[in-house]
Amino acid sequence: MAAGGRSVTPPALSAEVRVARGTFVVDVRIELRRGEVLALLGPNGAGKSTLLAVIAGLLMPGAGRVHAGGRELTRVQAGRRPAVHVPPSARGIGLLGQDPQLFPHLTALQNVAFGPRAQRHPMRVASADAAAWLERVGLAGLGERRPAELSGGQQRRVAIARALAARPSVLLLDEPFASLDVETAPDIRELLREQLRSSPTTAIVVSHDALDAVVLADRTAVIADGRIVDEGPTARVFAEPRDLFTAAVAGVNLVTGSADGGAVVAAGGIRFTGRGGHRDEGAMIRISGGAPAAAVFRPASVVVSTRQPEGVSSRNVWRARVNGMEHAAGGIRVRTGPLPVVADLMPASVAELGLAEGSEVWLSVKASEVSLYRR
Ligand SMILES: Nc1ncnc2c1ncn2[C@@H]1O[C@H](COP(=O)(O)OP(=O)(O)OP(=O)(O)O)[C@@H](O)[C@H]1O
Repeated sequence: MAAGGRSVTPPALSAEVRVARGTFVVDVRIELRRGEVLALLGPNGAGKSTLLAVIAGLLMPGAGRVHAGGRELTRVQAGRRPAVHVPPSARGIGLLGQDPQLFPHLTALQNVAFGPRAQRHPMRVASADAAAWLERVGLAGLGERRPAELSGGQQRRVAIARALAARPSVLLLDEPFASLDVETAPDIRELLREQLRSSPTTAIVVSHDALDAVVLADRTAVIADGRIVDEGPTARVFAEPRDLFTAAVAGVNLVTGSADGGAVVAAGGIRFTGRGGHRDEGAMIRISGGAPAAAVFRPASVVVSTRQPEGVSSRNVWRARVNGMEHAAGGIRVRTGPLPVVADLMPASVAELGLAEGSEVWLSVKASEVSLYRR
């Protein structure tokens, strides 16, 4: 009972996990409400799959506990034998791993019908259900093929259909769109969104892609080096990224520093003025005394010049060096340092400025295009 006498709904899924893999340690705690979708983003090797493996019961943590649907599934104290360990097949948790892991001897239809059959639906009903799922994932007519007769992307779609057809109360999806081509991925992403929205399924979607989080998830957690470094409503996480990885996947520049008189002072004494963040548009951050703060702005807002810009008091201006260039949507992304900032330019501008790796440049960004916030 909560204070005030109202009962508190327990989370549909909670996990508190500490697990070492060699010298790497994952130490995280997560909670999801019933029907909630959490995006778990993070760079390669951050510990995302490890966390899913513990929740699914495939990996025993060194210490921790996992609860789902009111049941205790894992409980182990450091240095002790596990007190509780429900085997993966009895957890009611669906895991769609990076490898589709279809049953090789079963047809696509039989693979998808496996979940409904295991739930004792009659063969006829399970097959009709499986055929409908295969149609939804764009594989109508391929139900009789075995996995070896399907492409990697088609196998992935069968695996998605199989995961959804089993209607698990908790679904763990490890990079579900990774091996799908760019034409198929949006359709399958949309299908997954509809299914997750219209069902009480609680889900974790592991991804490197901001689009997956934005389309699918109410909440986003960012994991780096085995720890959750940011967590919150998906819109907030991308509007106010707290670490460089999140900023990069959100497609924005993040400059961290300390607050000073309504501005953010970054390394090298570079001063950023801007708007006070999305919650109080227009207001400067009224923090001083060196509190940690950050400035966020889009790569397309950064103006690159070879001479010092003049008459730009409303702009933040600093000197930089071009560290590299790469393709970006509709143009060229110029990476600069020592303050890590990227600028998106049209190819003609890059040519006109004569930019190359090592070029010394001036960067500027209008204060009205910079958001400042506390960290
Ligand atoms: N079986 C293993 N034995 C030892 N170390 C492992 C094992 N599996 C994973 N690791 C290490 O644990 C760390 C976390 O791996 P994990 O697969 O959880 O990361 P991830 O965030 O899912 O990465 P990716 O995005 O590349 O899939 C990595 O440093 C990895 O090298």
